[in-house]
Amino acid sequence: MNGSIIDSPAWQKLSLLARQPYDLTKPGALSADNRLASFTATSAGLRLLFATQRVDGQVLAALQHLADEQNLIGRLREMKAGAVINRIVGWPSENRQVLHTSTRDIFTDKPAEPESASRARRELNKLEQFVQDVDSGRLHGAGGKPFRTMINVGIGGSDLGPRAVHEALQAFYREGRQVRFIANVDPDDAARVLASCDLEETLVTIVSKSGSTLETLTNEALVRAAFERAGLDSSRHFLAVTGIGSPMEDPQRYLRSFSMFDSIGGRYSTTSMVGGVSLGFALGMDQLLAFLRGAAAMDAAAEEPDMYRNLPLLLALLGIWNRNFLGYPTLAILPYSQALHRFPAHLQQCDMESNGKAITTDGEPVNVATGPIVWGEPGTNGQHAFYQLLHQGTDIVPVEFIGFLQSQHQQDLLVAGTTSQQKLLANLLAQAVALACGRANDNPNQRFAGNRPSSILVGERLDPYAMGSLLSLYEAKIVFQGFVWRINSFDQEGVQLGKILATDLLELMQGVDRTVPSELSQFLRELER
Ligand SMILES: O=P(O)(O)OC[C@H]1O[C@H](O)[C@H](O)[C@@H](O)[C@@H]1O
Repeated sequence: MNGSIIDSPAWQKLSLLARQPYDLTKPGALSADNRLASFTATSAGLRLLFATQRVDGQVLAALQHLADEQNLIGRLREMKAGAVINRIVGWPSENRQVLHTSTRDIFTDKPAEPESASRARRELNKLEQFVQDVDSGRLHGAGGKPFRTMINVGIGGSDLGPRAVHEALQAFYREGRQVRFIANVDPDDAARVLASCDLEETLVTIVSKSGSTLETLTNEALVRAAFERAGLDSSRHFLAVTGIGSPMEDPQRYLRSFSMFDSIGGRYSTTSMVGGVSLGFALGMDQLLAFLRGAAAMDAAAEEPDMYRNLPLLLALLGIWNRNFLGYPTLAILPYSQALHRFPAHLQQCDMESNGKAITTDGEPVNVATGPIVWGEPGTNGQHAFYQLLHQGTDIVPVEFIGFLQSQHQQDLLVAGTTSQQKLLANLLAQAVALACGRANDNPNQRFAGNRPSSILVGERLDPYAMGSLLSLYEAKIVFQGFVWRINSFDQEGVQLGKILATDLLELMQGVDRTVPSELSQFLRELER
């Protein structure tokens, strides 16, 4: 890949087209030329309605051309086959493969990277045995009680993705099972969870790829102390999910240990044992496999060259259009599904830790804007919180709505002539149209400028398959965008400096006699004054 992306013919064409983007506010803008029906695409059970984006046929053709000329599909296939793409040429870097898709590439006899796929299958077999041992009572609490609760102790990718999926799929939990999460080093996070658990029937899964994360090791010690205080041998209640060779690889301390691998980044690890152990415990293996099947189906769709058959590619390209050509710095992910209330938080890590970069894979400064600021909350709640800014603020925020035609629990009621699910979906559609079309008014304070772009991702019902499909969709979208920006979406050097300075402060607090940056010691004195 040579030269800068801005020199590419497709990029040049898009720059020209961006001078006069499609006007969503003109009369009939959404219904012209069968737009609402033709600006839709489907992959792996999910459908994208994107007529409310500021695109037309020419822009879409140029976006497809960008994907083709940048060989995005080819580069994704190389990634899945094991290319070492987590690297910065000419500088020390992780130099790793990127193989998170192999954790669900287990339903074919021709996986893209056979060795990694067989490792994934081995871990799943281990997990299946573990779940059977718990279900049968062969494994039980030190006091003899069956295990009914699991506490996941981890942070970042060892918490956000698993937590988002658990919150999304609680409706599918097995009878009597519950999973709780401890992530923050704030002692109240652990205290709150521990107070709600009967430790005699509780498993604790310590999740850390590196096996050295301060918050996770601290919380492990804190939770183990709670078990000891309760007179319970913690080694009979604790599981480990960690990288090969990590400090946590110690069979004496854990009832079972599951492996994850360097080629799987933390923020892309939900379909590995990082999410698998707690999901297998809570959902059972059949539903965990349905989750993996959904992810595998979207992984396959992500290899389709035609963006109308490839939702991850299409969503990635629409995001490039809004970010790089219409110039919008943020992106709101607004799920009209309360069960997805932690999904935006997972995407904050997956997107912003992947694409919050300013150096290309050649070690040169980028010359285009890269990852957007990702945020979001469920609708309809957000409508009563921040939609004022979305409609009438000075900054335009592109929106990705997510909705489902059916509720999970199927407990609904006709009130004033409509069901709650109908009310939910009516609000979703109304918001997309209001943002796009706006509304004129002589009263400037009641005027809606419109031309605020959005897409709507819709599925039948949020079940494990759909959740897997949705998770994979966004992982691939983020990867495609990083390919276009020619950055390394798979390392995270930006989180290191804060950790180093925190370690300096902790040593100061312990009275360790060492030189630290004077501003740190002055700041600490000020804080403790
Ligand atoms: O799983 P661990 O090794 O404990 O790492 C947990 C988290 O630590 C850091 O914050 C990294 O930036 C994240 O990508 C990672 O998920």
